[in-house]
Amino acid sequence: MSAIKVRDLYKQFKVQKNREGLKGALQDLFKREYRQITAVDHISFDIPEGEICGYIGENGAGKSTTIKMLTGILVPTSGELKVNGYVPYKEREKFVREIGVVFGQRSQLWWDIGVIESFQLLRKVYRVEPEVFRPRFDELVERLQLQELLHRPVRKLSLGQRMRCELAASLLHNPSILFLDEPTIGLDIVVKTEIREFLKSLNQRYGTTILLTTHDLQDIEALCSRVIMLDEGKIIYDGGLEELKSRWGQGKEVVFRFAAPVIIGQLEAMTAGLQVRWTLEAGTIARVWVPAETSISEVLGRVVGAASVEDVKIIETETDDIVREIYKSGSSSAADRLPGGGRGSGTTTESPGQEEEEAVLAGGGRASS
Ligand SMILES: Nc1ncnc2c1ncn2[C@@H]1O[C@H](COP(=O)(O)OP(=O)(O)OP(=O)(O)O)[C@@H](O)[C@H]1O
Repeated sequence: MSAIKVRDLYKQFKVQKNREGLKGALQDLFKREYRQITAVDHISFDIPEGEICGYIGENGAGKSTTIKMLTGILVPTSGELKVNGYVPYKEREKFVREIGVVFGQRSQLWWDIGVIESFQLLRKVYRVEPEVFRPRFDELVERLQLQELLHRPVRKLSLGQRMRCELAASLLHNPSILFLDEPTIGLDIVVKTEIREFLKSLNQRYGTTILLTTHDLQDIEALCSRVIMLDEGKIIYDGGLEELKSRWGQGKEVVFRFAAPVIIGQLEAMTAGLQVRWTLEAGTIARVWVPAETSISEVLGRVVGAASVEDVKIIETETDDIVREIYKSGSSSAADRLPGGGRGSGTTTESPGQEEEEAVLAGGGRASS
């Protein structure tokens, strides 16, 4: 069954134009001008129960707007969406008890009270019975190592400590779907790794469906079997991470350390007929560039069969490079499809219209600094 079902989802924001200069400001006072911004542009996808899906794209691609619609914070302009069978913005009270949300840039905890008090308040917001809450709370405290933090006010926590508490807060009511918007932003590598490990085990243990937006491709590599990539509000890729790499990756580099010095001519003879490019680094170390259309195992087989090899290292294509390539091609084709695009240009500045004010799901809802 699909945990998340999205059909032709579309979101436009009405933003006020601010004209330049004093004259412009005076004109704005009497006659406001608005323009429309397309943030999410007719997207469709299904996420089955238990999947961890990465939702990625450049700044302004429409990721957060999608998450906000999926969690009932924003109402779509048009299109259909169902999360756990609910239409999020219509059935919020029941719906929020089945989902967990973490916005890396915003806290759902109350800033000035102890973490444990925030957790108790959330228990009431989500109407979790004490006997159900207690074992869940104990488990999260143990697995996220929160013992030392429980009685500290949230404002006194480091970013990494706060993020561990945010994760626990989002899971206290045992939701079957977890939305994470930049959960590792600003964290050091140790905390990032801990959080990734925790999410992986959560998914394995409880089958929690996770939709994750991130700019950190290590998050995607560590967690996601599937990636949805947005560009200017449109989906430009939806598929497996490996497929993404093989489809867009231009090739791989292999480094060999031979037992005895080699020369370029010798290496080229080994791979005669294959489309590869050799470079000799030192007497015994050589690199070969293998384009995506050439079989890497064929290259390895030939070299290992013809010379004595002491070490082989395959250098993976950086996911960042792949994504950059896709952005480039995605942006150009999107621009072709949409002359003038859904984005604004010119000298006016923009501010959100009043009607786009967002609600908060629960908690302090305080933006972090
Ligand atoms: N409340 C709002 N009012 C008006 N425009 C908005 C509002 N929220 C987002 N936008 C615009 O919609 C577009 C998509 O924004 P969104 O925040 O969804 O992108 P994003 O992919 O999450 O970007 P980032 O990675 O920077 O968080 C942007 O052009 C943004 O300026």
